Amino acid sequence: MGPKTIYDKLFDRHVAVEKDDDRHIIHEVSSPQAFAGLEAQGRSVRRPDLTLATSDHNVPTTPRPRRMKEPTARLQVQTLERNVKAHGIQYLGLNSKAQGIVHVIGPELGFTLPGTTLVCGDSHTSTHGAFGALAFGIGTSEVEHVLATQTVSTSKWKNVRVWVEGALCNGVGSKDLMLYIINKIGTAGGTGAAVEFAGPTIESLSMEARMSLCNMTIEAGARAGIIAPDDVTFEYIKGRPLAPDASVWDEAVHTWRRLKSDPEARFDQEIKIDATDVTPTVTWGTSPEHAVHVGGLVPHPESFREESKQLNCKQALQYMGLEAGTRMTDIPIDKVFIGSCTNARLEDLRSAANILRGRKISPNIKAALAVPGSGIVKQQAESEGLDRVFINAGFEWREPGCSLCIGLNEDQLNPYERSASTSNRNFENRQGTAGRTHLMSPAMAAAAAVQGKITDVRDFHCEKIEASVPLSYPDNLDDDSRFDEPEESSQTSDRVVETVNKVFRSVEGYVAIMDRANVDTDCILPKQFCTTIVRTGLRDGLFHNLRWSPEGKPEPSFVLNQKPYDKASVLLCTKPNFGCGSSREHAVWALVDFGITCVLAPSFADIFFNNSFQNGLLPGIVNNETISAVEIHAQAGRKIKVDLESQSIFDDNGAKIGSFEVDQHRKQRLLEGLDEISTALLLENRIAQHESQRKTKWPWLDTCVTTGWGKLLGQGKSRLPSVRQEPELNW
Ligand SMILES: CC(C)[C@H](C(=O)O)[C@@H](O)C(=O)O
Ligand code: SF4
Repeated sequence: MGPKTIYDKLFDRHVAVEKDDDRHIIHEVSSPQAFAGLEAQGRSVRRPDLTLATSDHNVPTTPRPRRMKEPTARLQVQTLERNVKAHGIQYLGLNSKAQGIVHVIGPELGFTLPGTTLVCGDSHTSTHGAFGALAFGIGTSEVEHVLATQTVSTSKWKNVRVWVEGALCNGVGSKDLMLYIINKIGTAGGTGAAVEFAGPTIESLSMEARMSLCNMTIEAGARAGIIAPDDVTFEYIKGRPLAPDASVWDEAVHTWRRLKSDPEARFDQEIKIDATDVTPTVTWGTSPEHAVHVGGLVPHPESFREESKQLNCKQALQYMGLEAGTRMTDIPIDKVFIGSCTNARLEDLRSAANILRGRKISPNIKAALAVPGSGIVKQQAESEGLDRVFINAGFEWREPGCSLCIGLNEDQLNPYERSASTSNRNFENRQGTAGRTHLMSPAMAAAAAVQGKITDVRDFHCEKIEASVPLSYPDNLDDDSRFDEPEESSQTSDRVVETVNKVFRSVEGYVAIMDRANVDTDCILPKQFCTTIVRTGLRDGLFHNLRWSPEGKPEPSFVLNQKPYDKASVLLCTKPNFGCGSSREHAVWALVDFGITCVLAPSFADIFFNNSFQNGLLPGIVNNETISAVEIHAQAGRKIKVDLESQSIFDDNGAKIGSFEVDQHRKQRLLEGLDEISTALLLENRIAQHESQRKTKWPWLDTCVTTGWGKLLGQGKSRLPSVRQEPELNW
């Protein structure tokens, strides 16, 4: 046994049959089809006690209405409520004061712990890695797998370490650091890897800053971000409602302290960052890697060496309505959003409030939203008077939820509006059709609100006011009064059994070409189509914003609107990193629903790649030679045949024109259409044995959740410990 990285250790301690899972968080968008699948097979949730649910993505952030207006979003929330009730899962719904964004509530309740595995049908699950947990986003099929088996099937990833040294300058925070890192390594830089953040700078960061950093590792394409737990971590966790209590605390900390990479451990890649080089950083384009120093200029396409990046830059400038060479600080802003799972925690709100105190937002700003990440964050911010600071400056102070980060509710950008946003994705149409997003830190967004344009926060003089009020926990956590009773609806098919085709052997048909790098899942299927509880009916949503004009007319220049490609069954993406961003399996369902069962590309983002195999869609990895050969046939409107068994591509005369790569294990699964859940369930004895061993080894793991909820729900007033003062333990 040689030296190991923290990721190796986390991986090894969780291998049961495939990979056991300690914690599972679910939300309304990625879980309905998973529960429907489970029920269709007559299966139950294996560990409801280790599952936590909330509604966050599509909920209104205006004062909570009794009834959500938008019917499909309402049905999603109602479906989750029905499912949690049926399976006995703890749910923080719209009426709960502890409701909030999945990645905010997990850590703040102490549900997220070092050494655990934690999964969620959401790409930003990487956030929880800040605690030394192995936390990663999964698709809906995998959510079903976890619900049924409390295991998840995963291969071993690469080890990458980002080592950060030097002090961050005034006005620079972990958001700037992460945008800087993504700009350096690119949105595919971490593909297939667990990225460990280490070094003196990381050790000096607060837990909230560490969470923002790990949150955005998915934007660098990584499967997970990890930070070794230390005293900062333990102090944050101690006394949280679902954390180990005093009787097992020392034992837990003793175990957690060993969770770090051995000094001699080898990494597949090491990246060194000097934190003193990092300045306030802002994005100019449509990918998180399109980031630049706030004092910099919008880049020229020619400044990129690679041809795919030049093209990407041109497309981004056009979408963003920006001229190369424009000073970043000359870019006017229409709307400001301080929120999301990246930057809607207390420290984020405090740092924005420090800028806003005694100032007003510019009259140019059409709307400025402050959306706390959870009810607990909101209540604490209010007790510190931060709500007054935001409101006096001209901000709207909202209820918790994902809000303008994804625009699944009414919080959206109108076409061509430009936002200063503390969220994590600046993809085309992300915050609203034709909306333009500039990502930045909370302090920078506040400064942009005041100036009405992108501004260097360091030009602002402000007094940093430290929080003095201890964190308090809301009364009446129990969410007994459910949001609304499910009603009869046209989309009642959560009861309908949808058969998922898991088999792929070969496909014959026309090939549509896409000439874009980093095609994200927001582009493949925009968010408005994700408020569904079924897997079908998504074909019209496929590439919606490229395919249809704002008036709903087909865009004649888009390939899927041209004959014969409107009948394409293969998509050839000539540039890398297809399917990056969100974990929405809806993107794969939309492709399949359209009739595309094979995507060929030089590389794929990991979660999309996994989701494809779950739905009988082949993601074939092709080299330049094969791309050119397939392109010729595609352009000539000739059919090709993609054959999985031989990993070959043939023309319409049966002559081989290329080949593709595919992992052998997954290939077999596709050829046979294996139901992985049944296979895993056959190993019940091993799963049970592993669970019982774990109980003996880490006695706090399961019990702290059960007793924690028991205490919380049975107890009237409880208090969260202060992160700055001695924790109070009277929950
Ligand atoms: C809806 C959900 C599946 C998605 C994700 O995985 O990230 C969302 O949170 C997002 O940010 O796009
Ligand atoms: S990225 Fe946005 S939409 Fe996704 S979980 Fe975070 S806040 Fe919600």
